[in-house]
Amino acid sequence: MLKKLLITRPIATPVLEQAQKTFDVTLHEGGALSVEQAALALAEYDAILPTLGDAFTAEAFGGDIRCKMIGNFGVGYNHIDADAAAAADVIVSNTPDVLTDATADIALTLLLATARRAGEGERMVRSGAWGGFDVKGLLGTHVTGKTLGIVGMGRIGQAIAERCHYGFGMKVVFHNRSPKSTKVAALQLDDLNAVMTEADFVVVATPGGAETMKLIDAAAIAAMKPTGIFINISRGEVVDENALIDALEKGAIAGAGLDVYENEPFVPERLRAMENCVLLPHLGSATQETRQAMGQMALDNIIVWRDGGNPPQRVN
Ligand SMILES: O=CC(=O)O
Repeated sequence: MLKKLLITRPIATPVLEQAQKTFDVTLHEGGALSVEQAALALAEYDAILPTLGDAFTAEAFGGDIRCKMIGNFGVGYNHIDADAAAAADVIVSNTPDVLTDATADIALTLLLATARRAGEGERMVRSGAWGGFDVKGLLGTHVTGKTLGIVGMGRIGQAIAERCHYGFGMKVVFHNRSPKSTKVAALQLDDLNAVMTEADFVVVATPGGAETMKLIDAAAIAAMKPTGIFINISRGEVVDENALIDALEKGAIAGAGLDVYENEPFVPERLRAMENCVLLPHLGSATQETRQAMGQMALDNIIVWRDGGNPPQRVN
């Protein structure tokens, strides 16, 4: 008998077809799973391939559990309580590495778009308000030679540092919980707020979850230069979103480029109203190649589990 696998979103067709040949697949097409739906899924399926937004909280693991394997689609798994899963004998895996380049590229997209006011310019052209080449219009800030501050120097942080250092001659300072040696010349500072103070551009690239919840608080934002630009490509919950909005409204910092939000897909109106913010809909890993590779990696981990092995990207 084939094992029962729930896939919670439509994934790349070749991966879905392989899954359908290997498992008794149910494809959930109704969007993110609520806690109740996650609990039902844990009771009904042998394995689950979920993603961001599916609420596998401690509460979801509180009832009857048939599931033995959750192969998460995504490197971040803060939507899954991995400790509660382990206590319930459920293995959790994720999809690191395959999305490093795509996510670093989105950080660069936001960095350049905020520095060079590309969002404002694009809106001006589309609205028909552009009056021609303007010597003093929409002047942004230079990126080349500036200082980049990275919060969280994991795989993605390092890929961002390399792009900025080799591509734009930027000086790199960073904060990381543990000591980190990097391929690119970069200075680790123990004090988070020292990174915030020194950087012209701050990029947040930490994992989400309890340990980094609101790591970037009002004091950290207040430490930034008034000309500083803040970029977040990690998880919205790492930042005190209200404090960030207050700082932007007061002009305490110059701009923000965000790919993630505290309560996705909700994006506060105050943020949407600001011209100096570039706002993307969580596109970090959104290339065809990357999303297919993520699906494949999630499925491969589930297949290893089905065959009695230890999934290579196991996180709990
Ligand atoms: O944000 C996307 C991911 O964690 O893979």
